[in-house]
Amino acid sequence: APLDPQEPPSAFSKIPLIGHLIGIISYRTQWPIFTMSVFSWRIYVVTSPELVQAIHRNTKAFSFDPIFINVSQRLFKIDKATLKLMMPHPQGSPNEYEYIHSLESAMSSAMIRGPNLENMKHQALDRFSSLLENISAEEQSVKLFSWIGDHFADATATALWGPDNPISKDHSLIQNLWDFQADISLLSLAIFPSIIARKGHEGQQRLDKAFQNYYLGGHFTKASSFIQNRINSYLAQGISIDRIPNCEGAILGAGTMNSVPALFWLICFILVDERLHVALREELSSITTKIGAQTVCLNTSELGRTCPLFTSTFHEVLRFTNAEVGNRIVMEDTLLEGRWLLKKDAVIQTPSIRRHMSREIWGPDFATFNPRRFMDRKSQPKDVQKKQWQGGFTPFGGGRNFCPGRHFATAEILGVAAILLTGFEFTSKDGGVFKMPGMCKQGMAQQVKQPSKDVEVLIKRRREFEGIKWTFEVGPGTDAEYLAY
Ligand code: HEM
Repeated sequence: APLDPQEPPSAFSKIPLIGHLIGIISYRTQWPIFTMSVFSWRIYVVTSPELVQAIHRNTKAFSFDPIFINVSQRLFKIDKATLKLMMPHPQGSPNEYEYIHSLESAMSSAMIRGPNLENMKHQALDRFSSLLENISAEEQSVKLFSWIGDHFADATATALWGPDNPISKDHSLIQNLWDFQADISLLSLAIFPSIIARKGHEGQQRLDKAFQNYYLGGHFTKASSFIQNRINSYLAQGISIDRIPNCEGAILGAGTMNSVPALFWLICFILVDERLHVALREELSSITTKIGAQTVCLNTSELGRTCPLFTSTFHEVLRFTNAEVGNRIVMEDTLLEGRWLLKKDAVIQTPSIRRHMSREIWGPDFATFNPRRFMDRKSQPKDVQKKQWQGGFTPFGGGRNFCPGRHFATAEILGVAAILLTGFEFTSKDGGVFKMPGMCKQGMAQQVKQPSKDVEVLIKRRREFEGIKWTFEVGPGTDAEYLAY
């Protein structure tokens, strides 16, 4: 159908465009929002921070729920009774999408700042540091991305599902997780998954089986509140333990697929910049205390205050490497900000790259990696601060679907990076200076870009940390590290 004059102006394209391509096209227009017609579909691409905020605010008119249902149906084996619960209740009922919204609030309430979050932080850091026990002062070679990823997956599974989680018991499941993630776009087509995405399909099946055994065996008594709340949400809706939908692999995926590359890039951006590396070691030494001969305590409780450069470097890494696309469906014809008509059933995309890499928002050095950028934020004029924080920087999305794991991800990534930078040395395998690995454009299902290939490094424990046990203080965290202004 032709565009209504009130709809956002049209931008080319007859072919399906995904992920980074939409981001790139959005650079070619000065419009705050434009329309792309792809076959008979409409996609509205939003470029302005103000309109992104308006989209996030109006959770009734612009919803992720239909996408959630569609993807879940394709990706997971969900029994008929559960599917019925998941489907929207008749219009006009108090909560059309009760199943989804109950799960969402179960997750986000367990992840707000407080004792539950601190407990998860503790579990993750204790586990990650215990996995480093075999790294001695003798150099050994590792592939950095997969090395970080494997340890991180185990630590994250421990924090979420507790010490009896299936991943810590069987590390071969970690490769299954990576295979599943790599094939997730193909798998969500739901066409002969065992043929078109054999590895991913097998990976998903092994993960499903392992988590099924975990639930049936009742191993969740020491799981986090995040998992306990999810279980309670299922039970409250009449889904018994033996019928919990087989999407736990996807939850572990959500907990690792962005955090692992974010941690990897944080380490890389620090290793390539010797002065930054030295400055951060200095900063981190202020939160590192030796207790007796055998223990080192890392106080990660207020990193935004105690380690502002470290925190700022992490946020700049997110600005630089995050390419979240943000999808919503228009639920009813809606006039956005009294100006733009958005038609029912169209898709809305809010590519973060357009705003994270914007001259108007970040100034002339927008394309330079500046680890101090987020430290200097408060010295910026008020209107610049407003632009940057109100819709200009959205690595964790926003609105109803604002990433529930954002506090945990921040705490876990900063905590693990603090251990690695304080206690270990990383050098290039060939003995030269550490070179920045290439970055992939963007995966469909990921929000943080992956490296184009892994990098081999030599790792060794620093002499003064030989035979040391790490302990952690994990307080509530500060607004500065959690980007809560
Ligand atoms: C650096 C790490 C992470 C980044 C950049 C990230 C980013 C995001 C983004 C952009 C969204 C979509 C928001 C939207 O549509 O508006 C999202 C959703 C989600 N994230 Fe994260 N995330 C990270 C880590 C985590 C962790 C550690 C967990 C869990 C342990 C997690 C669990 C989830 C879940 C369950 C959703 C779906 C929420 C919903 O549909 O309501 N994420 N994340």
